[in-house]
Amino acid sequence: MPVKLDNNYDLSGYVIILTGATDGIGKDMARILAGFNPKRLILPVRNKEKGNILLEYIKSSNGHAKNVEIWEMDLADLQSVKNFANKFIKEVGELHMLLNNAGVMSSNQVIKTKDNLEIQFQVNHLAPFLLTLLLLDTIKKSVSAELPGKIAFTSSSGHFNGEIDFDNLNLEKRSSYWHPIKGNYGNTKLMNVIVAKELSRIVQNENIRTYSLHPGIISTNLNHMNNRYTTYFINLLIMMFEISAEQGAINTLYPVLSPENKETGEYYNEGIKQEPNKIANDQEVANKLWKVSEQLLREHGLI
Ligand SMILES: NC(=O)c1ccc[n+]([C@@H]2O[C@H](COP(=O)([O-])OP(=O)(O)OC[C@H]3O[C@@H](n4cnc5c(N)ncnc54)[C@H](O)[C@@H]3O)[C@@H](O)[C@H]2O)c1
Repeated sequence: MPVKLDNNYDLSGYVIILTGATDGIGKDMARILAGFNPKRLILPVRNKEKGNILLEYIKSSNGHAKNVEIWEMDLADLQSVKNFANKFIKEVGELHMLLNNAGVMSSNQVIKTKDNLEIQFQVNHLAPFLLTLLLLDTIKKSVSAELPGKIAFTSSSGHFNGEIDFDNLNLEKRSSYWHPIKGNYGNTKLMNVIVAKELSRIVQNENIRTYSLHPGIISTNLNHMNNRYTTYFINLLIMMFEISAEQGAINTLYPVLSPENKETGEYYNEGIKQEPNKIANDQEVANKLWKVSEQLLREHGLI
């Protein structure tokens, strides 16, 4: 049975940031969240025009767009993430829910970002990690037992195929990049699970809960960078397991919004808690990933 959301969540005290809201699962997440009347729902997007279309979509779907704001941020540009965080801290200054949902999949080609990092490593892991670090103090001072903070990472069941090779985070050494799910996508989705878990340990005394989430298999734009072989494989998965984008959004929001769920640091498969890849339980890997990620951000002058 698919999980369901109650109709009566009260988000009126919540300032929320949701990334990746212009398309796919994020678009429905934004619409659903807006319907629960949050204090402010801030949607950072790359393309403001697409952001305005999103705003119209939310308005026409449920008429609840008055507290929804479109801001700009490109996760493939780390300075843009820092600029967004600085502006947010200055102009808003409170945050209760950070939903790191944006993601990319590039299984057949190595695409480098402006920061000269492999695109999946940056967009799926390093940039949301940076955003989370930059906003953590703001979250800490905004939350309370009555209004607990929530930090979520949209991961994937593809994380089960992931590994953490510290000598090849940027895919510089791999000679064959081709694999539908064993490439850096699965690795970076495993990083999401590790970061959510490690973060839960770091903020354990702070009224903040963390989550990593597999939404289900949904036909979205995610596949657009892949070649036709990978597309064929992914279409097969979609044919076998597809759920709607709306159900994907519900699966992603359910563990985060449900007041009865007091767990933190856990991985959820379509809304239900599941034991993740056992690499996610390796404290040494978690410590090293955290350190290496911070070091990279330091080298880029961002923290
Ligand atoms: N679709 C699936 O079957 C599936 C399965 C498991 C996990 N996921 C995860 O769900 C999340 C959402 O994916 P989706 O399926 O909705 O894909 P999608 O491609 O339809 O949407 C991705 C969103 O991320 C945004 N994004 C991409 N690059 C960005 C950048 N550089 N800066 C800012 N935003 C950027 C896009 O604009 C878009 O809004 C991803 O993290 C993905 O890994 C999807």
